[in-house]
Amino acid sequence: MATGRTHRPATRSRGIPEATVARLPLYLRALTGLSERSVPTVSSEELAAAAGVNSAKLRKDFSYLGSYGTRGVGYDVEYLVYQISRELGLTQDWPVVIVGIGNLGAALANYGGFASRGFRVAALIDADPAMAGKPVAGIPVQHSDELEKIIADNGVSIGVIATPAGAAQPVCDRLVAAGVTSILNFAPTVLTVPDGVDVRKVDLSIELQILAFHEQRKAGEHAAAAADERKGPDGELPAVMPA
Ligand SMILES: NC(=O)c1ccc[n+]([C@@H]2O[C@H](COP(=O)([O-])OP(=O)(O)OC[C@H]3O[C@@H](n4cnc5c(N)ncnc54)[C@H](O)[C@@H]3O)[C@@H](O)[C@H]2O)c1
Repeated sequence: MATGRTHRPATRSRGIPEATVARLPLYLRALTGLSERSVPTVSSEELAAAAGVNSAKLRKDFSYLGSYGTRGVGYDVEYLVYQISRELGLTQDWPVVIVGIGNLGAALANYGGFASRGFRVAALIDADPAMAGKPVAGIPVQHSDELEKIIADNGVSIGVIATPAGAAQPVCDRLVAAGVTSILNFAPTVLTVPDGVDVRKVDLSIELQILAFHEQRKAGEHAAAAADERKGPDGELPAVMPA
C-alpha cells in the first residue's frame, strides 16, 4: 500500500537498486507465507508468481543479495527469509513512534503487523491534553510536549505521522530535530526534510483515484465495444437504436 518516494538516489550505497529494495518486502511477504506452511524450497517462478513480480526480475534482484538458488531445487525458503530480513534491517528491533492518535493513529497502534515485522511501537504521542495517559492498544498516550524526550529515551529513528495535514510539517520538523531519520507520513501533505532523512507517504485516496481512472477507462472501453456491436457489418449504426 505504500506509495510515494524515498528521498534517496536510485542506487543505495551497497549497490542494491532502489527498485530492488522496493520489491524485497513483496518477496518477504510471499516467503513468510511459504515458511508458515513449512514449504522448504521454492522455484523462482513460483515465488515470482506469489510476489506478483516477473521471474527474470526476481532472479536479478536476488543476485544483488548473492542468492542464486540451486538448479532443479530452487531457493531455500528459510535462508531467503533470513537474507531479505537482514538486508531490510529487520533482524533488529526498530522502535517507532506514532504522532497523532486519532482514528488513523489508533488503528495503526492496534495493527499487529508492526510487531511481527520487527517494529515496536515505543510511544504514542498526541497534542490533545485530554488524551494524555489514556491507553490505546495498551500503550498510554503521551503529550506532544514530551516528544523530544520520548525520542531520545527510546532511541527512536522512525516516526509515523497521522496528524491533520496542517500539523504534519511542524511535527516532522520536531521529529527530525530530535533525531528521527525516517518518516512514514499518512497526512495528505508533502513534507520537506533535510538530506539524510527518508520520507515515505501512504495515501489511500490517491490509490482510489488511480483505480477510479482505470474504472472510467474500462467503462469507456465497454461503451465503445457496445457501440461497435450495434454497428452493422458496414460499420454504420442501425437506423433504429435498440432501447
Ligand atoms: N494516508 C491515508 O490513506 C489516510 C487515511 C485516513 C486518514 N489520513 C490522514 O491521517 C490524518 C489523521 O486522520 P484521522 O482521521 O485519524 O484524524 P483525527 O482528527 O481523528 O486525528 C488526528 C489526531 O492528531 C492529533 N494532533 C493534531 N495536531 C497534532 C500535533 N501537532 N501533534 C500531535 N498530535 C496532533 C489530534 O489531537 C488528533 O488526535 C489526517 O491527516 C488524514 O487526512 C490518511
